[in-house]
Amino acid sequence: MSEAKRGTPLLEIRDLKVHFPLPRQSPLGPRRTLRAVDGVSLTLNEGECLSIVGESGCGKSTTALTVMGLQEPTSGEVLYQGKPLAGAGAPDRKARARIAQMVFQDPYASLNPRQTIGSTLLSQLKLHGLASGAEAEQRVADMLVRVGLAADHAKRFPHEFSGGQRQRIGIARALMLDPKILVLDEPVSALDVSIQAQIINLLMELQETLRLSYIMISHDLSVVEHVSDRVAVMYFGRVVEEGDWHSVFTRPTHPYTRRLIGSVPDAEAILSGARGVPDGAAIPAGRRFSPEIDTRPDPATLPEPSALQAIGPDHRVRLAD
Ligand SMILES: Nc1ncnc2c1ncn2[C@@H]1O[C@H](COP(=O)(O)OP(=O)(O)OP(=O)(O)O)[C@@H](O)[C@H]1O
Repeated sequence: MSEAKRGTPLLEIRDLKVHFPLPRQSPLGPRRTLRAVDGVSLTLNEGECLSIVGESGCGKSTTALTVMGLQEPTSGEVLYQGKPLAGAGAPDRKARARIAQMVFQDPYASLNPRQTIGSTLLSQLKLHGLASGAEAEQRVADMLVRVGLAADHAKRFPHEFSGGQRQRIGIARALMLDPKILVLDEPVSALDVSIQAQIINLLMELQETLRLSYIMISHDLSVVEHVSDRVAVMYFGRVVEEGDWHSVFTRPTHPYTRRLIGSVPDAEAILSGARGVPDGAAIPAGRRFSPEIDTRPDPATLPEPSALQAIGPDHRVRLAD
């Protein structure tokens, strides 16, 4: 992304740790903890998309859930506009819901099958006392149109929609409270490739018009390439490399980032620098990161996380470990 587009820091994650106690019978021995997130520091700037990538179990979701207030941090800070968003001093659930919302991989699983789409969206407004009666119904209708559906879809039930339409509903629901941040957890991985492009373009258009900031979790290089401004590579709970996506992906420096990109067939051909997807085009399929999964190191032998070192204008890497 150009320097000109980059906004001011909106969300700052500082030295975040989320450690889970391991069961007594764990191979790592009793009284050990699993360091799901282990000293993560990241900044999300206003209006940008920061993608978090890394193999399964590296701590992407735990980081995202902590930002959403759905997971208590062991230590560290998550600050929104300089004030706590998670952990001690965080606002209550309702206030947080108006700052950050989540879009899930499988919207169907998170939609109540017995509720019409209209009442699902209305319940958000009612719960927060934001609108009622005809005004609330109008806001629901406007939102459905905004995400590419029709106002009268409000009367239908989740099973009456296709996968892509359901994801549009998931996005509509996330936007009802006018949040500033969306956490996108693999937002298109459950969709056909032809539909993926439409949802990606919708997300990018909404980002621009509503000045949203995104944190996206993805296992797909093509998706990350099309949507991200910046990228963070996580490995066993730590960020090993982060910065401008183009710099990180075309000059991967940490051995793990190299492995991750090396695991995608034709990665070099994909890294064209294009943002968005032309209408009617599909996101190339089969571009998922698929590194061999490493064995989690024994936390007792891990050194404390070292600081990232700048190797470019917006490119930092962990050199020591
Ligand atoms: N509530 C929990 N209790 C114990 N361990 C947990 C808990 N939540 C996550 N973990 C563990 O923390 C580690 C990180 O999990 P996390 O879901 O954050 O990884 P991830 O990178 O999002 O993986 P994936 O890509 O598969 O979703 C994993 O080893 C996971 O088993």
